[in-house]
Order: sequence, then structure tokens, then C-alpha cells
Amino acid sequence: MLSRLTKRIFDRQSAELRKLRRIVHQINCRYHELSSSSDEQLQSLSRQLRSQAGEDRSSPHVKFEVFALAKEAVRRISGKTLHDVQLMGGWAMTERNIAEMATGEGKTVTSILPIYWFALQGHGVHLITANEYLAARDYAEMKPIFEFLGIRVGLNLAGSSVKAKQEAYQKDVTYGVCSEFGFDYLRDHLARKPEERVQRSLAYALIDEIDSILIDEARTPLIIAGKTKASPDLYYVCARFVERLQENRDYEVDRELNQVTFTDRGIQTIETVFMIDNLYHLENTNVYHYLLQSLRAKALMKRDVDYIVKDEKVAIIDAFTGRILQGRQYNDGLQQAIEAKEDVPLSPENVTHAVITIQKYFSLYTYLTGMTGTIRSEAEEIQNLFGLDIVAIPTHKPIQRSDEEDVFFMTRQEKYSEIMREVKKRHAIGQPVLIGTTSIEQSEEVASHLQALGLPYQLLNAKEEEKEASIISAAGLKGAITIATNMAGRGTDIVLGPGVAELGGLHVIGTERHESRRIDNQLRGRSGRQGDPGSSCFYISMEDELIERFASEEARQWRSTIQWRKIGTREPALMRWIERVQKRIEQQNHEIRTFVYVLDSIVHDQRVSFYEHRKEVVDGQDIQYFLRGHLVRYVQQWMETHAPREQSPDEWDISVLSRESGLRPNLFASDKKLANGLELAQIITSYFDAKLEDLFSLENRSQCCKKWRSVYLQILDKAWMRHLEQLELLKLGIQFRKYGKQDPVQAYKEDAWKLYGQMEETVRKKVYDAVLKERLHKGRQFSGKVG
Ligand SMILES: Nc1ncnc2c1ncn2[C@@H]1O[C@H](COP(=O)(O)OP(=O)(O)OP(=O)(O)O)[C@@H](O)[C@H]1O
Repeated sequence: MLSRLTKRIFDRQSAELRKLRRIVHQINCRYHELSSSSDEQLQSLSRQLRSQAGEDRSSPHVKFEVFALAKEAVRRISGKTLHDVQLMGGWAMTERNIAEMATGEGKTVTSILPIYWFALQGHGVHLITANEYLAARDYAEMKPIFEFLGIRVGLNLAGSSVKAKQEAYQKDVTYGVCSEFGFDYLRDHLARKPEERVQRSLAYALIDEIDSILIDEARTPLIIAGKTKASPDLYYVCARFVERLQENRDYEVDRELNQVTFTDRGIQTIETVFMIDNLYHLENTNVYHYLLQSLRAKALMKRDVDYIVKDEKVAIIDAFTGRILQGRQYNDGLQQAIEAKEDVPLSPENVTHAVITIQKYFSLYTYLTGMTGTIRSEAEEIQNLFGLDIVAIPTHKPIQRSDEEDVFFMTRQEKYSEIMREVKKRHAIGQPVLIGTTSIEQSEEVASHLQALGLPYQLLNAKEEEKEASIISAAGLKGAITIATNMAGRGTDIVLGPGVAELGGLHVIGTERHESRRIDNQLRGRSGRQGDPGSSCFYISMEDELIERFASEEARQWRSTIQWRKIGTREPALMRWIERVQKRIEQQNHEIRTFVYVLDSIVHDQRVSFYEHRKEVVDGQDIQYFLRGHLVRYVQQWMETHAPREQSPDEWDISVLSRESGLRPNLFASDKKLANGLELAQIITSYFDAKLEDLFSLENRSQCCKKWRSVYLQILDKAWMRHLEQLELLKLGIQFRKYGKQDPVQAYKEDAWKLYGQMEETVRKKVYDAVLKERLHKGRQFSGKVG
């Protein structure tokens, strides 16, 4: 069964590659013809293509022309001749595929081809990179080529002004980091005036390192948060208190699931110290929450692994990229709990104003594609979520890097001694070495070992971000020793210095396996680029963090069954085992992502419809019409409760009706005998119609629209924020609450829609109250005037 599936994929791939080869032949024929044209002729052709591409998107001939012209432009400006495999990768991306191209194959310049084709369609292309360093680097490198072709390029940086961002988005191509595009989308939907928005419609997105973004980053949603002041005392008190608690006596830690729980003994201590009867009682929820977060801060969050403290601030380190997650904070009070533990000033707590998952953000684009060296293992997820296929493009030259088998050690100390021996040996002949680590702490540990041996090195981690470019540019030179966290694991191009190829190229040492095999392969991929020679090897000890967290039991067994040697053991069974552990973690992470995604999909429909409505309001659509809609629905709903159809008017309690509606009793006790509640509803509605007509009368219409737009937006935004808060609680709830036989996702869906309905009711009520309270203009009187 499996082999049939593999065969089908293989057949599809080979057919796809055959097709791409034919296409490449056509492109190259045209490219050769273009080589004799002058620059002006090529530029005029580009202008002509701009008009054609928009009209005739399906014609392959226009596309051949576009690709041939781009290839010629790359040659004239950068001096590089695009390889056939690059043309293949570029073309695959224009056909809703992800191009899987090995590390170092030149994806950056390949991307010019599909970007140019998309840009000619005239709707704007977003080129998404995994970090700002790559965005700025690719922007600067690609700009001259695009400009030659008459394509305008912009860079969207975090922290730029609204005007600078608008300009960047108006360009044909906009480079930037994934989270910044997502945040701009959210901010645009919080804007109170159209001119505060920065994005155009979301048309084309090409994601570089697409697995990093759609898979690794996708566990944490993007959140725009407002601030409320944290209660510092309680955080500091809790932080000091949990310092005294002991693992296994007062609390337990599940490192695999990343959870902490208090033991009965721990709870007793808390109840005694905080002088409370029952920690789980509703009135103590707050204390419990603070204590739990403080305990998580103490037991699960490690300085220089999960976060760093810089300038008295706590910044999150992304485990996949080794970089600071700019602009992001731990939520739910964990940030403040860590700050209290580190004894730095507390940042204000977050109130969510807007939130979206990365997967959902990218599903908003009309056209999505991307490229990476490492995505095959996640093909199914990508296909299910985005309907994208993966085309594996062959390498230009055979890969010459030799990936050695992992070496295993009993202890960390033995591992580091062997790594040092290896580094020393290679350094002695001048071969450059890159040592990859999984955390800042580990990178510093390696540095101290090198220091002790008197070996020169460069250290690249999130604390030294500023030096990134210069460290990387020297990493391939003779004799260089570079220690780096995963920061150097993606996109970084280490070019070999003179004479280095003869020494065997760059040697990569992995000091620990990462949770995901893709990240390890990215690290290996810093070497052996463009057919260069190179080598890589991972060193693993039974005391590694990954093993202690996820496979400590199994490691115990291996300790007694293997013939260990101080200089390391190469054992196929251990290799297979470590891969199995990684696969298990990948599966766990996949489940977390799917859960986050499924829940966000439910909210997504609500978000889209809320944002659409909000946009209409901001864009100046008839505000009176919206208000009236709410009033009519509110009155109908209200009547159903207080004067239901089946009741005769004699049964109405006029004083209750008057009190509940805020209208004068004489409106209900009208001279006319009313037949039923419906007639009463009509009377009330016409009262409000008359009131709205007065408020929005011609002489003060524009002023009034402005004022009511602002009032209405405030009502909408408050209600939405409250809704998000409720959804967050609901989400927490479903992890703890037992739904009996009910599927938790289904239960979440039903409750989420109920909450949405409640939010709409709140909006109606607030609009009703606001209009009711509004004073009429002088000289006007209606029978039901507010009492
Ligand atoms: N056609 C070409 N001819 C010569 N050199 C090229 C060509 N294409 C790319 N290169 C060079 O190859 C190196 C690797 O390119 P690049 O960094 O874009 O690779 P990549 O595929 O993005 O790698 P990674 O997967 O690690 O991000 C760069 O130094 C680039 O200048």
C-alpha cells in the first residue's frame, strides 16, 4: 500500500520534472535571442509584458518571455547565469507548488522569476522571509535587478512609520518578515480612519523558508495587545514564594508536556502561607493563576535558553531560529512572572485587541507559494492546509557534502571533549568549522571550552545580533571557528574563502539534535553549497536536553546495553532511535499546531465577518443605516421577551416596559388600542426613526456621521475585545473541562458561536442605549422622549 503511494508520488514528480525540463528548453531558446538586445530594448519589452501579463495570464508564451527576460536581467546586473534547475524551481512556484530546492542552491535569486511574473499582474507581491536580516539582505541584493526590469521594490520593517509602510506596500514587490505582514493586517483592522491603513489587498505571497513559517512559527498566533497595568506586588510575592518550593515534594513537572502541577503538600503550604481555606475556590482563582505562572517561570522557563534578559527586559528566544521574537511577549501573565523571577521591572499585562494564526493569515492571500530546502516531511500537512503540492527540484551539481553518522556519548563532558579535539584537529590544518548549538546557554558553554584551549572563535547568538553579517561573512574563511545558535541555521550563506575547498570545505558540528529534523538539516546545509565540498557531524550525549525531556526512560536502558567509549560510539541502533524520538516530537508539535489551527478556523469566519463590517464603517458607509439596523433588531428581540406575541396588551406591565426600554410610559399607553406586541414594536421603531432623522438631518449630517462613526467603532471594538477574551477562556476551558462524550472541538465551535451571538446582542444594546441617551436638537419633541 505504502509502496504504491510512494510510487504515485514518484511518478508524479518525474512527470512534473519532465514537463519542467521542456519548459526550461523553451525559456533558454528565448533567453539566447535576448542576449543581443540592448538594455533599452529589454526594458521596453518589460513594459510591454506588464500590460500583456495582466491580460493574458494563461498564455505560456508570455510566461516564457517573462522568465527569459528575468534570466537575462539577472545575468546583466549580477553576473550570475541562472541554472536550469533554478528556472524549474521558479516555474513550479507559478503553478501553485512549493519548490523544494536543497540548501545553498540559490533560492534567493530563483525567487526573482516567480516574483517578476506575479508583479507584472499588478496587484503587489509580498516576499516573506524568516527574519529581518534576510529581508534586508535579499531586498538590497535583488533591488538592482528588479529596477532594471522596471519593477519597484519596497522593504517593510517593524517599527516603520505608517507613511513608510504605505509606500513599501504600494511597490510592486514588498520584502519583509512574516510576523510584520500579519501584524500590519491586524493593525489595519484596528484603524479608525482609512488613511491609517497600510496594506493593499492580499494578492500574492511568496514565502522563503516556507516550512519555518507555516510549520515552526505556526504554533504561536500573532497577537496585538493593549496594555493594562500588572499588579506587581502579587507577582513579586508569588515569585519569592515559589523559590522555596521543591520539585516532587511541593510540585511536579512534566517536561515532555511542558506542564507543572502542585502536589497536595504544595497546596497545603500555599493555603497556610496565603491564609486561604481552599485554593481551588472561585474567589482564589487569581492567586492560583499567579502562583501557577510563577511556578512555570521557575520550573519550565530557563534563562538563556527560553529567554534572555537584556537592558532589564525579558525577551523571548525562538527555539527554532535562535532569534529574539521581536514584539512578542508570553501571555497570560507568564511574562510578568518571569520578570518577577528575574527581579526586573514588570511590563504591563496584555489585553488582546486582535489575534490571528499564521496559517490563517496566509490563507487570506489569493495566491500563495514558497520555497525551502526542507519540507518533504510536512508535505501532507501543507497539502491539507493550503492545497499546495511540493515539487522536489534536483540540484545543479551533485551534493558533495559528506554527512557523517552521529557520534554518541554517555556524558556531556565526554561529548564536549571530543568536539574540542575535532575542532582543534581541523583548525590546525586551517579548515573552517561551524559549531551549531540549540541555545544561547549552550553556545556560551562551547565558547568557554574553546577559550580554555586558547582557540580563536566568533560567537553568534541573539545577544550579538548586530554582528551577524560580519560574523557570517568570515565563517567560511581559512581557520575560522564560528559558534552559532539556530540563528545561523537558515538562509545564511557561508561562502568559502580562497583555498578552503582544497581543505575539505566547511565542517559543520551539531552539538545536539534539535526537536525537528528539518532544523538539523538546515544546519548541515550551511556547508556543501552550490556543489562545494563540505562535511557535517552531530554529537549527542545521553545527558542532552532533548533526551532528558523526551526520552529519559529509553536513555536509561541504552546506558546499560551499549558498549560506551569515551571518544564516542557510532551505533546504527542509536541513530534510528534518536530519529524515532525526533519523529515523536514532530508528531506532538504537529498535533499542537493542528489544534491551534482548528480552533482558529472556527474563529476565523467570525473575524472575517466582523472585520468586513468594521471596514465598511471606517470606509464611511451610511452609519445611520447601520444604527437603524441594530435598533430594529434590538426592539424586536426586546419585545419577544417583554411583550411576547401570545400576550394580549392588557397583560403588559407598562411600568416594566417603560423601565426596561428607557422610554416614557405614555408611549405604551397610547390612545390607540394596540392589537399586539408587533404594533408596539412598530411604534417604538418609528419613534427611533424620527429621532435618527432628526439627529442626521441635513444641516448637521456630516458632523453627526463623524461622531456616530466614532461612537459605533468604540462599541464594536470593545465588544470584539471582550469576545476575544471570552474565547481565550473558552480555549483554556476545553483543555480542562470534560465534555463527556462530546468532541471538544465541536463543543468549542458551538460555544464560540454562542459567544459571537452574545457579542452581537451587546452591540445592539449599546447602540440602543447610546441613541436613546442622545439629546434631540432644539425645538424638536417626540411623544416618547426619554424620561
Ligand atoms: N546561478 C548561480 N550562479 C552562481 N552562483 C549562484 C547562482 N545562484 C546562486 N548562487 C550563489 O549561491 C549561494 C547560495 O545562494 P542562496 O543563499 O540563495 O541559497 P539558498 O538556496 O537560499 O540556501 P538556503 O537554503 O541555505 O537558504 C550564494 O552565494 C549565491 O550568490
